[in-house]
Amino acid sequence: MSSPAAIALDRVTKVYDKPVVSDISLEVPEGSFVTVLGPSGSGKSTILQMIGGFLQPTAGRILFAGTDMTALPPNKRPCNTIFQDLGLFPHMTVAENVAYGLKVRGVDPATRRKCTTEMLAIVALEGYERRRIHQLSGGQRQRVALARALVLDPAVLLLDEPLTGLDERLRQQLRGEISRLHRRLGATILAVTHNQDEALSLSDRIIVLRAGRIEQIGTPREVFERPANAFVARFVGFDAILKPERVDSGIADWHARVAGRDIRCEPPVSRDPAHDYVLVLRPERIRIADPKERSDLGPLTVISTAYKGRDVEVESRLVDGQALKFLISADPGVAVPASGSSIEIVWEPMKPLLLPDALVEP
Ligand SMILES: Nc1ncnc2c1ncn2[C@@H]1O[C@H](COP(=O)(O)OP(=O)(O)OP(=O)(O)O)[C@@H](O)[C@H]1O
Repeated sequence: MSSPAAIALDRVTKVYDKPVVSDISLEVPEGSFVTVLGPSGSGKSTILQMIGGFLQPTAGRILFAGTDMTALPPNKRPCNTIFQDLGLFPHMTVAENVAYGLKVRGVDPATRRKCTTEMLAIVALEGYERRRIHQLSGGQRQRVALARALVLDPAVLLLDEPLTGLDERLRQQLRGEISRLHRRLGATILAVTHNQDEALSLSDRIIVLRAGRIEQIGTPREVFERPANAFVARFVGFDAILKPERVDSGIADWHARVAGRDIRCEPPVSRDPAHDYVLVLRPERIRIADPKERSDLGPLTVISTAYKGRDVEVESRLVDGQALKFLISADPGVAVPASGSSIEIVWEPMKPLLLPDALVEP
């Protein structure tokens, strides 16, 4: 028999004046890195706080390694939480912050010093022992918070938006460090974030959350390449979305009719004919057709263009009035179409995904 999951949520609900987490069941396998990804207000922090024991669920159970710990306080649970504000003690030095938990546990001073030194080396902060917290950069503070949690050797580490508020270079550096720490220490990590890049690069498994409900659970590749519905698709960058007049199912390809053209699509994962479907595409996979090329969609009118650094965003409209945004290269060799001009586009060899429409807020 396989060992029980490090963390399991069994039909967990949290209600304030309305439900903010609704009937959620999930498992975090031992040693894995799982990320809960969702927009602001979708219930990510609430889930993390219920797992950490800082909030009590209205209904459902929270289990650690198969044992129900729903009623236990935070300090009785085999996990450690790093909150968004990190919660470091500003009046203590780096070493005192890291050693604090060991002191509370009654560990002797010599062992405390040894463990603290080792952990500071792991997070690349040797030589910073005597610094005060206000003398550190944002990234260094994050690493102190990690060291302080990891020195207690928790079976499970909970991270609330671990890289929020850091600049892009630091994010990338810390992302790598967290990933290395995870591999080296073998701890189970559950992180919550609204940042898709973070979820993509760190996790073994992603749980996409929307308004307190799970929309999809899968590997980063599954979620980013085969989103379950239009909500997940938009969240992971399939921003070019079209509504078909009609959808015809086939054995291999499905066809969708948009503005009078039949479009070959990837068949949907769930073939429920009761769904309303939308076509989704990654905006960077679309390009303007050469005059001799057969286009993949009917003619479009350019509404406006906006320079975005690496790309130019083109806002256009189909003959049926639908809007379509896509990106073309900002390379000087690529012509930017004039507003009001008529263009044709291609996306082949990629085919649009046909997904259940779930853009309406629940
Ligand atoms: N104490 C509370 N009383 C009432 N509603 C609350 C309370 N705490 C949170 N909420 C509501 O619960 C919902 C989920 O909040 P939560 O903080 O879990 O979201 P989140 O996904 O972590 O958001 P963010 O990414 O912005 O941190 C929000 O609509 C929030 O307003």
